[in-house]
Amino acid sequence: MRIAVPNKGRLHEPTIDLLERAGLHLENGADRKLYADTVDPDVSVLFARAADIPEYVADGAADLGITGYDQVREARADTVSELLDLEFGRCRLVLAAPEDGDIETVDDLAGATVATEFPNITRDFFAETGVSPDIVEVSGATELTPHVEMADAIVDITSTGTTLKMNRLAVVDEVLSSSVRLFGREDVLEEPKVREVRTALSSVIQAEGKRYLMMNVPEDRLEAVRDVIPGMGGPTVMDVANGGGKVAVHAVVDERDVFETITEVKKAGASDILVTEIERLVE
Ligand SMILES: Nc1ncnc2c1ncn2[C@@H]1O[C@H](COP(=O)(O)OP(=O)(O)OP(=O)(O)O)[C@@H](O)[C@H]1O
Ligand SMILES: O=P(O)(O)OC[C@H]1O[C@H](OP(=O)(O)OP(=O)(O)O)[C@H](O)[C@@H]1O
Ligand SMILES: [Mg+2]
Repeated sequence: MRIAVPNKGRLHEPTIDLLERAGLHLENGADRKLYADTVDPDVSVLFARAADIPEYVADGAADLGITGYDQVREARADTVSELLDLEFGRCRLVLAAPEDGDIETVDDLAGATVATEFPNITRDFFAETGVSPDIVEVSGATELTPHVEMADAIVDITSTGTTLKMNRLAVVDEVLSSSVRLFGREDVLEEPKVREVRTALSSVIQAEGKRYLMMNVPEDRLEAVRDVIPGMGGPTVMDVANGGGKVAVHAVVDERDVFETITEVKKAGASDILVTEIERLVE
């Protein structure tokens, strides 16, 4: 089974990092090579451009792919299905025009020219609006095109908004919201190895917003502590050797609830409280 992953650009490192955290360690020099093995003899990795990955999966060069949802949509690879939102590489594709110009709504684009690296998505977007500007495909630095009279507006990626601002462009409309996805060719979705990979990646994402809490609790305070622990199922309660009437309580808690939970369990009688990160969580 082969997974296609971005070979460079901003998605390369976080993708490799996710595979590593999921236990799919890369072997045999992942550097500058087209392929790498993983610790699982049945899983290898193919490095490809983010934009080419959906095509590679659709054509069978790889079985699974990891790239932005924008790329999957742009490739119109209709024999692939999404398996998991990997929750990084979040960005929006927006229609943007010069701040001080006269394009304020989509309707102002009748007869205009729109430059983009995403002509298919852009065409689909305008097909729904009933306005049909000329679409010019560019392969980068799209934000410059309105300033060199190549285009009146652009459809491009934004996340922090810095690049648009630097180029004195304002958002006219949102076209698509994207994040990185795991997807696969439809004929491999039921394979056990595909499910294994999905579970491994999912376990990392599940664990990301969670913390593991451990504490000691006098037995007669156990109910009070149990009452204030939020989150997944009940806490695990264990005897402590020579605990002198104390038990150990372990629980998985949402990261955002940790601060309040510590205050509450302490009030309820817990002591020796430890908080740790969780690497993976398989439900
Ligand atoms: N500013 C951003 N914030 C968040 N995600 C982004 C941003 N820019 C791009 N992405 C996501 O990363 C994907 C790949 O972008 P990246 O810039 O790494 O590659 P690229 O420019 O297509 O690569 P190449 O260098 O091969 O041309 C995009 O399709 C999108 O899903
Ligand atoms: O809203 P912002 O945070 O400013 O991000 C938006 C920019 O990020 C991407 O470019 P990238 O940095 O990947 O450079 P590239 O043009 O070389 O792909 C995208 O093409 C935008 O230009
Ligand atoms: Mg880029």
